Amino acid sequence: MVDPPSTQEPNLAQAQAQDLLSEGFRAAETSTVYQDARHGLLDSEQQLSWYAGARSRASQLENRAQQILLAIRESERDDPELFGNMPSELIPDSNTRDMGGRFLINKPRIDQSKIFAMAQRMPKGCHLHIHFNCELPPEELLPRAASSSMQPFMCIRTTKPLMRPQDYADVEVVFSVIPKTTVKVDCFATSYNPDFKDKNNSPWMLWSDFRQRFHELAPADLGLEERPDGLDEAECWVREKMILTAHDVYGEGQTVNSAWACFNQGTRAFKGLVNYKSVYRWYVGAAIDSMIRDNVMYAELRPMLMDKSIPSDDGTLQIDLNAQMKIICEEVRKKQQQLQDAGKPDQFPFGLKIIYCTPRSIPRPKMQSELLDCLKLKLEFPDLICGFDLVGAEDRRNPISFYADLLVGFTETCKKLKISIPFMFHAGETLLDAGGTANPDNSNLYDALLLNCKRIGHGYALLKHPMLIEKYKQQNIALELCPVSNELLHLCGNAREHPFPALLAAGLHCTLNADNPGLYRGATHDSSSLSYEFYQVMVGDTRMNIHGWKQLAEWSIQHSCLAEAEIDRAMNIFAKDWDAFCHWVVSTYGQYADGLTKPDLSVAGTGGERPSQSSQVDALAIPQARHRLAAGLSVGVNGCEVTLEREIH
Ligand SMILES: O=c1[nH]cnc2c1ncn2[C@@H]1O[C@H](CO)[C@@H](O)[C@H]1O
Repeated sequence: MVDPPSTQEPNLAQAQAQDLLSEGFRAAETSTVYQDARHGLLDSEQQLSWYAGARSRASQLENRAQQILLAIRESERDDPELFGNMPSELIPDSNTRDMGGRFLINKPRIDQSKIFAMAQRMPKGCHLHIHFNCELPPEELLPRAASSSMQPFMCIRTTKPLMRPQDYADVEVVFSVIPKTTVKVDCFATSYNPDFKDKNNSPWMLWSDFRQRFHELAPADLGLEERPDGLDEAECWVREKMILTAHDVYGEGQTVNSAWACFNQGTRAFKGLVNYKSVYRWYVGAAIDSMIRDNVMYAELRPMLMDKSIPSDDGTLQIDLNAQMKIICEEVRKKQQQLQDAGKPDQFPFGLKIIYCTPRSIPRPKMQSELLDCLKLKLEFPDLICGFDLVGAEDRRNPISFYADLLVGFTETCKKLKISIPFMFHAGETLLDAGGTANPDNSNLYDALLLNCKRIGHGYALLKHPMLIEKYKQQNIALELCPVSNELLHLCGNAREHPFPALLAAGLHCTLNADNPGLYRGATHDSSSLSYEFYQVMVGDTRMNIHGWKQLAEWSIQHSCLAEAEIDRAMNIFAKDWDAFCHWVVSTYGQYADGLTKPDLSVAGTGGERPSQSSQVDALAIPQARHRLAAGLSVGVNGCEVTLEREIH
């Protein structure tokens, strides 16, 4: 270590001091003391790192896969075709992008990335935080709503008549299956009355009629960002009401609250397109298929169960919660049988579980009846119901503490009934962190701890509470991180600003989750919701690596609600899949990675370990040079530095 200045010795006389400085000063004699101290510091940080276990157990194969992944990630960062936004005196080409920058802007580039292909292929363990209604995108739901069998029943209402062009931007839309006998109206008429609470008024228009009228009357320029194949203009317009568009998220003047309002409108639009009998049934299987394609082996889904029924396809019957849960069990069994028959029982061996969700905005008596309904459902479906959660924006009321006595009573009742329904509250998904009040003492992070949450949704704000971090670790509470969701809901600007590296470095067990993928993709469907999250953390932090990926997936298994024997089985399946994944990385990308410029891994130090000139030139100059040449500039290499000069014509 460098000695601190002594406070004991008297100052030198002025003349002596000036004498000493007259020749300036020299660097210290070559000594390894400083560099040894630095190495020691790095070593101890490495040993304490959150993925140290996974790394120390890594096979040669896995280490080779890591080397390949790193080389490709760093080359993609520099590649102007993909990202290539490099630091220099020149303003970067407007076609380049920051790797790890804004998700929706980067998404077309991400889809071409080899790191993303690896993220898709990697086994991910369990998906623990995904809202039921928003798993699949509008592109999958809208064709079903327009099918001939639903044509006489699928209806839409808008929050005001569609008259002026601005109305098309302003209105919210809601779908519902409505019986034939209900009066149907015209959302495009001046007389349209949107009031849905008035029993004497019908605000419903047949969706097929709406699409026809839309075709005739809608303004030519709706300012849509995308028009996916197979959707008509009305469907494209509705789709952008459902998802968070780049404008909703990144547009000038957008805020946390505007993004949340767009999000809430989107979820209300999804609700009617998912929740009717035939689609509900189809949806369960389709969601499992999509998870299998994403290499997820088990999931805990979060449906909002405060609404007690969904309609039959003709709107005349209501299917209650028990019947809905039965549909889920039947479809899971069907899927498992198909996998069994196809000789792939390990692809989705544990089925699904359900976390009962209810809004945090409801009055206390309603919460009491919700908790009771959850208990009853658990008794009916003991293997299906696995947790209880409060949902909704945390910058709005109520804080969890508002219901504390009811929630404690719920836990006591569970004990008496000898059942376990752990809390898995959304907590800390906020920058204000004051439970929707002006008082930070209402932060939900306190209550999530005191009420013994098994896991918490998000935990983004936990870094503000070092003492809570320690307690969360002691109580083994895992975090369900959702980096893409947090960016789109304005908690951070992009993946590189997300606090996941710090939460992990603090020693918290974290899992990765897609939250509401159907609403967040902002581009055509590709069944890769969780893959984007794994991709985002890989490009969001230079310290992330393949061992970190593995650790995150293993935690998702260990912190799931599976029984102990199932967790053991899941870990064995995962280990086998992980090995196959590493083989795939090496055989698919090994040669390619070997042909790339080596990433600059030199340690920039003096006193013996000066980085070799060639490694700096390799790693820094060549990608920049490639980029500059593309921009029509000349490149000169001068010693260790790269000199870039404008060509003078
Ligand atoms: O990130 C989130 N934070 C809080 N609430 C959410 C989030 N995503 C979805 N929901 C809410 O959960 C309900 C049921 O699943 C959805 O209807 C949505 O309003």
